[in-house]
Amino acid sequence: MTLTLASPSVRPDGRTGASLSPLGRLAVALGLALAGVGAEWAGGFVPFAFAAVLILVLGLPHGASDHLAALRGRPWREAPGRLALFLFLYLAAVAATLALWRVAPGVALAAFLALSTLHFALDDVAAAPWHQYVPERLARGLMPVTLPALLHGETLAQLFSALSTPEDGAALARTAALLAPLVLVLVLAAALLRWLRHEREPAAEIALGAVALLVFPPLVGFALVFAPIHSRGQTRERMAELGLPDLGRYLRACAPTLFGAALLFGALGLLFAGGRAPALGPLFVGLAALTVPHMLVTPLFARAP
Ligand SMILES: CC1=C(/C=C/C(C)=C/C=C/C(C)=C/C=O)C(C)(C)CCC1
Repeated sequence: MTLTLASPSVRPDGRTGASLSPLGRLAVALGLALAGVGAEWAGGFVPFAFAAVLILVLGLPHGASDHLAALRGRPWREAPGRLALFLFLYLAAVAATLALWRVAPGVALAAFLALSTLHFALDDVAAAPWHQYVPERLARGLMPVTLPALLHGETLAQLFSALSTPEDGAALARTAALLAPLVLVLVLAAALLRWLRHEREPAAEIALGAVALLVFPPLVGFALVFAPIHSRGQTRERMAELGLPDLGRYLRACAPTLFGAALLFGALGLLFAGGRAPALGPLFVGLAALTVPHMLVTPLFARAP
């Protein structure tokens, strides 16, 4: 996903440049936050639908190019073996995640949250060596899974329980609540350090992201951070890596994966609309399982020669 159609550029600190002005980005963020307020106000199924649409429409495209990243820009005909191995490992990781979730849902959810923390910490401060910006990496990694516990502990525990067991869900939500004050300190330190370096945009991004995660209920807060920060940044980096300078070309290159995803989620949408919705727990587990190879398998191929 990206909020702009202009070509990406890579800044000296390794992050892709935003072609929207900082004020433009702020306006988009405020617009999304207002839409989130509207969704909360409407109540019922609307906040869930808002989070789902934001995560899928704006979030999906950054993972849709995993196979292209694994091929490192080469046409698949030049490296069919590499593509086959990648797809095999990708599907094996999905299957292993689903199997673990079946036998030990609490362990699977805890591992998924830990892996996601690492993923956000490594990717959301792009390209700088991993040991730079350590407080910021910890803050960005831990924010999405801990801050909702401060003001929405009960909802978070319910969501975690739906994905595991009531005991494991409650224990994970308590762990998140224990870590949250420390994460808030890290957020303040990270935003302040960026501000002192006159890097106002990342400072605002961290601070506003933390506010969204504190104020909104967990799913809406997560969608508001995941889509415009993680997904947007990663899509722009992929565009730069693959030499696809505009969003239209990038989306065309990912068309087969996006088409498959559209079919899958369109079918799920129809099931929901027809009142034959699959239980949310298994649906979330399926989505989580799809992100595991994105976090574990793609980096192996995308970084190797
Ligand atoms: C399970 C769960 C949560 C965490 C979701 C995470 C951590 C998703 C990670 C996605 C990734 C890493 C995508 C990669 O592209 C919330 C929203 C805190 C609360 C509701 C239940």
